[in-house]
Amino acid sequence: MRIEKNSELLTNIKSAGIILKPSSPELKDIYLKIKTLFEEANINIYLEDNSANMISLNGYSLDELCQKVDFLISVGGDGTLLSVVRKSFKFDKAVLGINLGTLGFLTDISMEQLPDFIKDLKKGIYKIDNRMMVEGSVNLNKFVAFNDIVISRKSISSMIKIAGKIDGKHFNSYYGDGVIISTPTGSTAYNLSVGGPIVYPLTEAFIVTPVAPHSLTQRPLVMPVDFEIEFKIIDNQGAVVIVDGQDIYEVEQNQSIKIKIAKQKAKMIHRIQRDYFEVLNEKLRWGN
Ligand SMILES: NC(=O)c1ccc[n+]([C@@H]2O[C@H](COP(=O)([O-])OP(=O)(O)OC[C@H]3O[C@@H](n4cnc5c(N)ncnc54)[C@H](O)[C@@H]3O)[C@@H](O)[C@H]2O)c1
Ligand SMILES: Nc1ncnc2c1ncn2[C@@H]1O[C@H](COP(=O)(O)OP(=O)(O)OP(=O)(O)O)[C@@H](O)[C@H]1O
Repeated sequence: MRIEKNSELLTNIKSAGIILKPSSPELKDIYLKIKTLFEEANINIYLEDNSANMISLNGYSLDELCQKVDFLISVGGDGTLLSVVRKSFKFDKAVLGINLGTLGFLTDISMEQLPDFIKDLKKGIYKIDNRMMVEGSVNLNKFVAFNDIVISRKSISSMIKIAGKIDGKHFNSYYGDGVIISTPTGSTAYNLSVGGPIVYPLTEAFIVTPVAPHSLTQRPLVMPVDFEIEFKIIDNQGAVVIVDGQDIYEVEQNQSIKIKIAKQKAKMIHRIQRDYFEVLNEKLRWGN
């Protein structure tokens, strides 16, 4: 089995910050259980303030939390993890995902696995992998995505035309429902649903996949990481740009979205036993 490129492990872990899936006050008991398990292992737990308000406790803003703790813990599904990675990215904190969601493709650890994982964490038996992020800008807004940046039509009744340039030179026009610019991590999300390739998460590349193109010759493109891509909206109705399925920006006709790979990478904490192909097998029901 291929050895993944790890980041350095965390040293002398003293504390972690927890972010809970929003609108889920029923998570209070699970939070208290997680806190007890970590504190029994001498790792102090602090809570993010939106999560704290939700379960009537006190907390810290995400920025304060990132400055205070050694790593972050996302408790929820893939969506919660995506949001935690994106919002904490500038602080370069490793993130562990505890899975309470339905699919749990990105979140590694279940509540049943947590006690053993904490023992391994204390002994340094875990891995941290570095995941590519894409960064984009629209007008004066700058953002990063862990999964994908989607450029989509505003209304379902019409198609959209988008002109693509690489390093300033025209390479393609997309005419259809839109375009997905995905990281290798995001390749198993929206990209997969519209026929894009699965790209091993530590691959150095990004993927540009048309959504319902009105030309049978259009195909997903896998691009090298040093390309800078610009998409200009030709359509007179404008478009929307959706970041990780969660943040939305409006773009007008003739405006452009610029996209490139972020210099820094996101750090994900995994169980040492985690194997990507087993995850594919289990979650996508391959080979069954
Ligand atoms: N038709 C589609 O498949 C479609 C449409 C819109 C958005 N999305 C994806 O949903 C993502 C946001 O996820 P969410 O959980 O916040 O929203 P969500 O709750 O609507 O989840 C969509 C599904 O995608 C799964 N998912 C998310 N990231 C994944 C990944 N990297 N690999 C495999 N599966 C993944 C989630 O577990 C969930 O089952 C977006 O980044 C986009 O890729 C998919
Ligand atoms: N901080 C956040 N900001 C905005 N939306 C969020 C945030 N955290 C989660 N969400 C959204 O809330 C919804 C549910 O969260 P999440 O994905 O964590 O749980 P789930 O749907 O149960 O699990 P999964 O996505 O693994 O199936 C998702 O659509 C996700 O995009």
